[in-house]
Amino acid sequence: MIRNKLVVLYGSQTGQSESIATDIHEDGVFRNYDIELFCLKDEGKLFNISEINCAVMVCSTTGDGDPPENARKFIRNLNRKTLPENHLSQLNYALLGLGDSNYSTFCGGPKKLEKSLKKCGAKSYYNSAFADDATDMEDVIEPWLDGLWPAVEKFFSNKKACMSKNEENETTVIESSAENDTNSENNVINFSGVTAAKIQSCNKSDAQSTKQLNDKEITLNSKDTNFNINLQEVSTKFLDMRICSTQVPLEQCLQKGSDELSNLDLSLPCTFPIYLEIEYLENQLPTSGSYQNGTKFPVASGEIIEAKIDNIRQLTSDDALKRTLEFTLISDKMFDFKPGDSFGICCENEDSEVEWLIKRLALEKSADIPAQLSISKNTPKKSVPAFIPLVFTIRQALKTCFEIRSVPKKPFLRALVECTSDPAENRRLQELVSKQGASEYAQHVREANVCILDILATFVSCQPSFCLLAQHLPRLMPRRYSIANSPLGVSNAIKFAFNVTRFDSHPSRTFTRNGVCTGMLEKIFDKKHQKGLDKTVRIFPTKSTGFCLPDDLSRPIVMIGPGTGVAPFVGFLEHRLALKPSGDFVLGESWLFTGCRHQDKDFLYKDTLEDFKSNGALTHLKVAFSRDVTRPQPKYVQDSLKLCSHEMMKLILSSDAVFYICGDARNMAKNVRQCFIDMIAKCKNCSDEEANAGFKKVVSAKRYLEDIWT
Ligand SMILES: Cc1cc2nc3c(=O)[nH]c(=O)nc-3n(C[C@H](O)[C@H](O)[C@H](O)COP(=O)(O)O)c2cc1C
Repeated sequence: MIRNKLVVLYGSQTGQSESIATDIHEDGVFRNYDIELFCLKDEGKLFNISEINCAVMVCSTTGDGDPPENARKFIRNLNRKTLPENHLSQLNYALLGLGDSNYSTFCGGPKKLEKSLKKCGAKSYYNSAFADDATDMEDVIEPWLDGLWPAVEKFFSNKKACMSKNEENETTVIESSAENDTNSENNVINFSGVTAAKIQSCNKSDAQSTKQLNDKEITLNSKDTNFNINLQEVSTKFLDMRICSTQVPLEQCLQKGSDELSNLDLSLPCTFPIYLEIEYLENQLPTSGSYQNGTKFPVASGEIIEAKIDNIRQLTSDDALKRTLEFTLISDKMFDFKPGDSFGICCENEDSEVEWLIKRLALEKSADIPAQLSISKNTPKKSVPAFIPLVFTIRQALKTCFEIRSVPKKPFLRALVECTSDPAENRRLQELVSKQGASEYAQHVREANVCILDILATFVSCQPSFCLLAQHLPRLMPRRYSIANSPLGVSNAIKFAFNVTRFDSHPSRTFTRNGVCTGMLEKIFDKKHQKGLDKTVRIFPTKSTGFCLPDDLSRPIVMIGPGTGVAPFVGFLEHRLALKPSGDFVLGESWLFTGCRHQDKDFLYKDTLEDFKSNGALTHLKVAFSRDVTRPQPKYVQDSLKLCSHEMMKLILSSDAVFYICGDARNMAKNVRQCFIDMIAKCKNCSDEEANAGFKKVVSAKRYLEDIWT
């Protein structure tokens, strides 16, 4: 039976699409749609695609232009030759694709999905959009989401009209919102002249939020010594400032917008009721043991284990621009791994930030009392977020469950409007979430990378409840690192190396910051002499991406990994060395191209790599120094590659060598890819297009493998 309901489907590798799909589902619930949410992998078990009439799909890309693992079977099934033609002609879909143009095949996953859907006769009722991690995803996602609900509304109203005329199959494609014509006065959105939906600046929770406002008073001391922030100062400092000049510091703009914007009537998105309620359980103990209630991460391929920190060392000199640390973790329960695999680290927010937030939310008295969340009566929402332990304390939840450093999305800011008592602050928050203030939100919130801490430090009369935060803050996600050793060394140990991430200060941000995970690890390093190494870290194995040594170790390998991109190759070489004496085979030749700024400051694993060269695990070691006056050339790995272009071309064109690239996606991986295409064009004396086609063949043969990050 074809069901007359809306179904949200996702295919997600690392959780982004899943989270967007979950938000869409939640939004749909509050808009009173009969709506369900499923992962594409559950087709045939929890839902049947041939029974769905109207779907919203969110799908990402992984590997080299591949669909996420949990979407592959679904797509394979759509492509079965035995399927009758047009067997999904009842299906109408809206598709949001996620990808990253730093990879050679942008949005390959959702594009393959769409091709398969179309082949089966499914029709699109709203233009597909493809968001790019390399630029700013929200630039695409936000307008697409803005146009989605009117499109869904129109689909269902058309369908109703068609059904009464007995024309069930008719569908209309609605252009995404760039082409929408909005009449802000009466909040009616027109699509191609058709009145599609009334979007009202609505607030479904007036009673609740007013209560919330009255319930709370700001009890913070104006001076917070932990952070040296004078909140009152922060609130008033920028009140009279104006923007719209690049010379004006950006901080003026988070709190105070342009004159033009301050005079406009604003169209605001809907706000939804707070559906979580908290109950304190004085006599109970918080659920102990499992991190985030044991809820599995999308990237995990096994359980979380607690590993002891066995050793930490700094790989860079003290005067290097970046600090690189290497950790060695051990555990009796260490998971199986191969060289080239990565693993996840469960993060914790910084104590001082959690403490600040508790004070700012006026929760000092309740932060350590065991508590339980439940769903308010009369809301359509069904469950509390699964990653919050059943019995928890607010301090524990803020430390381990929520991403308190994430950029607040507009629905979050919209909800904060309702608990901001100062009229000027309230108006400014409204501006930032309004349609008219979209560019100011982009500039002063998203691009400035502000988080809830900055918002609460700037808008001092904003007093949200913990439940509001719990509803809007995303789950604290793990960070992934490449393993830098072989299991054939010490099998219960893993090593990894990372740069401590430091964010440049920004006038919109009150809080200076390091990366959540690297900051957490650096703190452990800094305290290691005081406390010894009694610390543990929660880790888990992640799904393999195929970035591993060939089974046949006689195949030549070329490894390209500047900076911390060298880490998995240390594992590769350790593995080759361990296998060398026992094998009745000859190790294939191996090349390593790495690089750093200065040979005596940040040449990572210098001695280890030179040892690999002398003991035969590594045949050629090529190092580029980008800022070393004593070694001016080659500067970058691609310069080293060009110097070896003859050998590289022999390996890529007339051998079965495997090429591995690890490290920065934005510049390095792109440049290295281009360098190979240029070298092929030169060597074969062919056009760029032909060289590109030749290069793509190497990629499809899985002989050019990337493990890159932005
Ligand atoms: C290992 C890996 C490989 C990726 N490969 C591609 C790719 O080939 N093409 C692309 O457009 N994006 C690629 N991406 C980017 C992801 O699609 C993008 O980050 C997306 O937001 C992830 O969404 P998800 O968390 O739902 O999987 C890749 C990301 C990772 C981590």
